Amino acid sequence: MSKHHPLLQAFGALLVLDADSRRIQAVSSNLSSLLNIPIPDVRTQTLTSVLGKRLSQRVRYELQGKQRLSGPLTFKCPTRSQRFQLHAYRSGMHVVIEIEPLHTLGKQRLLGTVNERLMRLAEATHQEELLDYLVMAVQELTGHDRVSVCHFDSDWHGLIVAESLATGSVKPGSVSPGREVPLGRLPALLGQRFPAKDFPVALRGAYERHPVRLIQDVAAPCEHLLPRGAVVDLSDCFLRAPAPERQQYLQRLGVRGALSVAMQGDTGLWGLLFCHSASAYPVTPPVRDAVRTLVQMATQRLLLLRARQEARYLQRVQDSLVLSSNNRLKPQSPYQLFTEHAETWQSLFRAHGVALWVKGSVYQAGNTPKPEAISQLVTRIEKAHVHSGPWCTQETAKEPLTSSLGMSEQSGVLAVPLPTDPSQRGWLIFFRPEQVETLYWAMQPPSAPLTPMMMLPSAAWCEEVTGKSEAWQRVERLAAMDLGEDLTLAISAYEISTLNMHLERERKALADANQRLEQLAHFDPLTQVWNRYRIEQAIDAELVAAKRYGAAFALLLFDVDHFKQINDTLGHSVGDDVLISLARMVESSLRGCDHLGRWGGEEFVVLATHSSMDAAEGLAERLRSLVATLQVTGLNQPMTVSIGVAVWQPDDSCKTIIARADAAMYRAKRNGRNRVEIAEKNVQ
Ligand SMILES: Nc1nc2c(ncn2[C@@H]2O[C@H](COP(=O)(O)OP(=O)(O)OP(=O)(O)O)[C@@H](O)[C@H]2O)c(=O)[nH]1
Repeated sequence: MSKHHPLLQAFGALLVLDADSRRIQAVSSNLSSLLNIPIPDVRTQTLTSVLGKRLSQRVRYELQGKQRLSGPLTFKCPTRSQRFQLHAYRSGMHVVIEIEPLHTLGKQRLLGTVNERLMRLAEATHQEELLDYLVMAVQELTGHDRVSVCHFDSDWHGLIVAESLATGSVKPGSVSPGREVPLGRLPALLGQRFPAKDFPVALRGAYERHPVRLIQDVAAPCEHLLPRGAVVDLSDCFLRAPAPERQQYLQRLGVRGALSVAMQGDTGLWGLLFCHSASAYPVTPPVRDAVRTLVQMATQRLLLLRARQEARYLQRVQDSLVLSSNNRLKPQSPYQLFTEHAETWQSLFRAHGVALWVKGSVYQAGNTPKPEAISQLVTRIEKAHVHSGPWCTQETAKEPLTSSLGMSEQSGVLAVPLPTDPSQRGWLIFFRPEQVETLYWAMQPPSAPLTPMMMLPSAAWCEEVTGKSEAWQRVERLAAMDLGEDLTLAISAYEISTLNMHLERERKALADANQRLEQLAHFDPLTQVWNRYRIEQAIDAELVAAKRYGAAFALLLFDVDHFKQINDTLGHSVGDDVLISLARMVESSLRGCDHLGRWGGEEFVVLATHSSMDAAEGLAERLRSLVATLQVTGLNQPMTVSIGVAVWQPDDSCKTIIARADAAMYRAKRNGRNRVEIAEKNVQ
């Protein structure tokens, strides 16, 4: 409808005033007859001269600083014993006043009826029950031939989800007692669809701004504004005449009287309530307002019921989450997670199959495509769908990403990314089968050409929709996100625990290797006493301490006598045993602060800390006689050692003190073996 459409429906009259609500700028051509007052020259009139002083003042007072009156005003026309209802609002630089005749008859009863209906609506626990009751209550209230609720899907196609048809001439609660309702004059529309093009954006926008639209008679001649040519925006006006295309549309539907009320959802129009009559059908302002109240209440209740249902569903999904279950302390592998939860996930997401793709491994349950197809799908989605939300389709055969993947048994796919590893996300994928659906289009379907047959309002077109699965609901996609996040955390927890296990194993292996290395670096592999490198380190440390604190120490270098003979006669392994037994015996007889090391071959060194010459000689003698008592299996002769003893001198180095001990030891050999010799202070 044009913004400045000057035509008005004749069931009320209209006044256009200046911004001060004083001077009249235009009136509808029927104002004079409706109020029964002569209005000779519109331009010379004021609001006071038409509505009287008191009412005009009240309108001005209540409209001060406001866009519209907070509620309708009623007044009695002085020239007729008729009551009227008045609406006033600002439109641009004008104030518009709409006046409708009021039938107070039955008002009390109407209030009671509406209250009772409101209470029943507030008690409804299911959407169907609520909408069935709403259409029935509205039908009883207005008496229209057909009252229907049309719900919009995500493509703005409308589906008639509830309907009440007139079944009797006069019903209890009807506000039009005695009026004969023409039965069966309009066909039932329940279950039928209206294409989105029947509800263009402009029409939906108009419903969002002005939820109530009353057309008492589509075919009635229209009133116009006087003086002709007045330019006023009447798009907010109850009385504005329907646009020609709307008129034609209603006529094609066989509708002559119509009242429609928007059902405003939280994210746009949820739907519309239509009251249709095959003949012209007056609706009084109180009834119209009552219908609006009922629809508003029902819509609120509907949203509440839906929110509750969604909350219950989300709670069920929450309860199924891995991390909220008892297993959260024990990380599970993706395979374990999948086998444990796949069945629950399928039922929560009404899927006939589910697959989990993690790092190239595919786990499947129920009816799913082949693993190769799933892997290919993942590669394609990964490329095409970079954001973090789920990806879904209802029509795999038509969707470019899936059409060539051979998913004949899966029409619906909902894929949830699992960013366990940002470079290669995992995917949880649900599959739904085809759901063949028969759509009944009330007029012609959006795709089909218009045929003459379709012009008949009663002929519903039947269209079979194939290749589509049930739609993935918004709440299901939200729940899928929750599940995806949970699964990502669970899989990451498992990966971290596996990594930790590997790390712990490797740490232990490293510690063992270090220990082995330390053993090799510092110990003689045969006798397990310190090796030459380690004993030299110890001598160096002792030299430093001796120099700093003057703490003398002694070095005993000893060599097994005639060891070659033992080897030659009894074999090397007995020789080895002798060396092992000797080292063990000597080591166990030393003080804790003394150390034994193998110097090489059958030569050993004892580092005796805090030792004087006498003490060192005494130790050497003790060791010499102890060794003579050593028993080794296979050795049937006593074994002896020759020992050279050197005590630290202030100018000693490791090399010199060893050399002195060595010289003493060779002296002991020369002097007959099995004896102790003390080193000279200086070695030449
Ligand atoms: N079984 C065994 N023999 C070793 C080992 N290291 C050195 N020998 C042997 O020890 C023998 C040392 O012989 P010699 O240096 O001639 O000295 P000896 O026979 O003990 O004679 P004196 O020292 O003069 O009493 C050699 O035959 C070496 O091969 C070892 O780890 N195991």
